[in-house]
Amino acid sequence: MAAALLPVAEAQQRLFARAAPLAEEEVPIALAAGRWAARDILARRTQPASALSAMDGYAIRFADLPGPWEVIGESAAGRGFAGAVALGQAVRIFTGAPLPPGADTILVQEEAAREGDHLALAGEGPLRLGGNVRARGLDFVEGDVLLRAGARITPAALALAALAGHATLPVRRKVRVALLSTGDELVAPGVPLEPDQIPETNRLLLAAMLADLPVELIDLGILPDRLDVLEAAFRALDCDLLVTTGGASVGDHDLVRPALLAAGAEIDFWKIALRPGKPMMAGRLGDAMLLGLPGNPVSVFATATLFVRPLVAHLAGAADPLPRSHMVPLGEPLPANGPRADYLRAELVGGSAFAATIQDSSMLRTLARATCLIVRPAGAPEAKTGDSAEILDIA
Ligand SMILES: Nc1nc2c(c(=O)[nH]1)N[C@H]1C(S)=C(S)[C@@H](COP(=O)(O)OP(=O)(O)OC[C@H]3O[C@@H](n4cnc5c(N)ncnc54)[C@H](O)[C@@H]3O)O[C@H]1N2
Ligand code: MOO
Repeated sequence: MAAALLPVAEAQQRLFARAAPLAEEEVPIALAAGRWAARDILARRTQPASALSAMDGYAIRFADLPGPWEVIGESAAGRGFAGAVALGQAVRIFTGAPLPPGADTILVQEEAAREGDHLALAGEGPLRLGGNVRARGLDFVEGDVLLRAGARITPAALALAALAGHATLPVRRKVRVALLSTGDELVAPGVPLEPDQIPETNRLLLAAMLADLPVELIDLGILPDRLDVLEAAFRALDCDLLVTTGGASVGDHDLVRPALLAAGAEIDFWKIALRPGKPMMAGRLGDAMLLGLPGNPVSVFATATLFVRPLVAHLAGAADPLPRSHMVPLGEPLPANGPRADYLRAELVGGSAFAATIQDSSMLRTLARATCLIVRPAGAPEAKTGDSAEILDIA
């Protein structure tokens, strides 16, 4: 009697519960892009540190409108005006330059007429006190929490942290991910093929799918369907996460599980209520987490989307490691689903999702065309055109 298949969400939570995020390290800020913050990141300074002009023009006192004014000096970014602005006075000012004491508003130069030191209004002028001025602390104030622990260090977050006075950032160390393919039929892409051989694609696919994550890849190559060879490779393992592909099912040549067990691994679970990707296994071998993915390339894509990438993100300290989904209308009806959650290769056309007609887990052409996966929960009833469906964007 077959064991019950594990629901996807439960499998994800079990994976996260099995492994704590990796150790913290402080890295130069330029190297922190794409990592996750290991601690809350606080502002070490106030931005702007003083009121600045948002435009090129003249710093004036709002109360002096409609002018005229005497121009008494200049304030440029990096070189503020030393004095103060008094009744009837103005200071030539440029974008990003400090607002001189006494001034409170910027008259943009397009609305000003200047002759020598004489300045007159030549347009509508600023409509409110503080117009075109960036107040002190507009962006943030010293001590503000700018990024929570577990937040991704996006390009914008990186620039923000630098502006907030950080030269280094606390992150989790990179995840050392070992990739290994199994199968006697597999040869490196481009190598002339004997009958019954095919080009190996799963490591390439996985490496590309991990390229935006903080990983150090360890390529363990293609191994044959031999218990002793696989076991020896597993015993010699030195990584945080081992990802194998192929040999995960129940055939006589599906040796990953027995080889892992022989090498001393604990298998936490095997077989998910998922299509494609059912035979995935997860466990631990010494200090390493392991994910044994099925061999079919589309199963690799699905399990990498749902488990490998999220586990890498979790190990790298992500508070929110799961892929983001959103709802779109279906472009066509879909039949009722069976007991496995189905991730259908689909295209978005005019905002609606259309599933490919043939959903075979070997078909890379269909996968390469797809721009999203439609999530069909286990046991979902028939769906009509226009019904709302959850999708994961993949392109
Ligand atoms: N009797 C049963 N048979 C199968 C079951 C089952 O439950 N009972 N499950 C099926 C499902 S679902 C899947 S998925 C596959 C997965 O099997 P394996 O993980 O053992 O995968 P392999 O047999 O090694 O390979 C499957 C397929 O993929 C090709 N492959 C494998 N590795 C690569 C690679 N690195 N690059 C490119 N292509 C690869 C391989 O040549 C096979 O064609 O099992 C079903 N069977
Ligand atoms: O679940 Mo398998 O991954 O469909 O082909």
